[in-house]
Amino acid sequence: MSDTIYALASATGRAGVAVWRLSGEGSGTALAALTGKPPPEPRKARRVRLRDGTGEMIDDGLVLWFPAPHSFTGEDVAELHLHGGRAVAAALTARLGELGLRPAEPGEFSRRAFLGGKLDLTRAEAIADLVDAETAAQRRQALRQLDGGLAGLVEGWRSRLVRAMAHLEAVIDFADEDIPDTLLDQSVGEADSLRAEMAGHLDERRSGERLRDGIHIAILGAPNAGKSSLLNRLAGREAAIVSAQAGTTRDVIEVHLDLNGWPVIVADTAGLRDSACEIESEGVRRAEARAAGADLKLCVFDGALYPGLDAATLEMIDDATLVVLNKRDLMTEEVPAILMGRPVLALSAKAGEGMDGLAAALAETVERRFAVGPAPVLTRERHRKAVAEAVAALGRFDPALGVETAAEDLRLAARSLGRITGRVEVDEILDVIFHEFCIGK
Ligand SMILES: Nc1nc2c(ncn2[C@@H]2O[C@H](COP(=O)(O)OP(=O)(O)OP(=O)(O)O)[C@@H](O)[C@H]2O)c(=O)[nH]1
Ligand SMILES: [K+]
Ligand SMILES: [Mg+2]
Repeated sequence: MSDTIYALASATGRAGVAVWRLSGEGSGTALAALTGKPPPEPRKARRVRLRDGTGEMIDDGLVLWFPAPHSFTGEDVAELHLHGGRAVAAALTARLGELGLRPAEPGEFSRRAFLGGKLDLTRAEAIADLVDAETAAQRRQALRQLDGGLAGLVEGWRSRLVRAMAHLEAVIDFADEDIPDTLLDQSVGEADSLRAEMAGHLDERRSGERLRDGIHIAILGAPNAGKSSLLNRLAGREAAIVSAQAGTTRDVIEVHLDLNGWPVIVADTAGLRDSACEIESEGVRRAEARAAGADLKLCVFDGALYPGLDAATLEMIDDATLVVLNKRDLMTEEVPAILMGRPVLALSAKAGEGMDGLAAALAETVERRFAVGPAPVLTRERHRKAVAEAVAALGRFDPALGVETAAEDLRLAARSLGRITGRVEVDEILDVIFHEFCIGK
């Protein structure tokens, strides 16, 4: 018998209502001991008084009873809706301890749900993502995954692989039996199309992961171009120090924004220049590292110096760059429409002019580059690695080089995919053989 665990399911601290969850075989006994009554009718709230071991009242609240297997974890689960006060929590946890329950480890309810076959790993991850979701787009993505979008996609691929494996195994194991010759061709065709489909999901921009973790935008430019002024405008607060002294910013300063539902992390960086100062040089090194790891770059030029353009900043421009010409208020020249083949956003960070245009351009760029359609996407590095492994295994697949090795490649591909949902490999191949071909006794 596994431990019976409990945890506060709602956030800690004072609250009108706090929800406690109990899971395990001892939940029903604990509930009865707390309430002095047998557990209520399943899934129906009942108002009760909860008491400690001496009969003193702990609280007056609602309890719900979810007997196994129809619960979140698949075990007996009880839910207590009590007042969210520290003294109530202290009295309840003391009593639960006396009754032999222990506090749950982080993620233990979901872990039990997974082990109990209630959730696959992608759905368990989706719960964590939904709890962490800060923007609407993140919430939608987590809900799609929780709904089984990703699990369905991966399981669909895997069951096709298992079928292809079964066809090959049939060729190997039952060579003397009556098996159609076309089986080998079928498995080759299926492996090819599966590989193409899976490779199509290995989106190099990692949109699903970006949406989960946030899109990294680096602000880059020469000292005094107005990078920190721009960051502060985007943040709507004085996040970074602004001064007329070149080389003000050294450390990378991050600001988290919600850009039309997209989680965005904007980083202000040190002005790019060769400096004799050790600290400033380190700042420039960090700026360059940020530039290299950024999903998008904002290259900022000092409009007061235009048509002069900083060479180090020009070098940073690529197709993931938005070009900003700052200090428009000081410009004497006409604003160019295009620089280095990129459209120019002219603005004044100091005066706050042209910021709407920048916000719109950023939102549009993020939407265009990272948009996640209704189709399920890979949302974690672990998913992407597993699919990449499966694609690699299918890339090696060639029955002409030996049916046994080819079968092994399919098996490796299926195992990689199985790791995504956490599905344990059972002997499904024989199942397919026996069910589809009726071979064997
Ligand atoms: N006139 C004008 N001045 C600006 C504008 N934006 C920034 N400045 C001024 O330019 C100077 C430098 O601004 P910062 O934001 O510190 O520039 P920075 O690029 O972060 O500079 P470093 O951190 O030193 O690399 C400050 O005096 C700002 O007030 C602008 O749009 N117009
Ligand atoms: K400065
Ligand atoms: Mg700065």
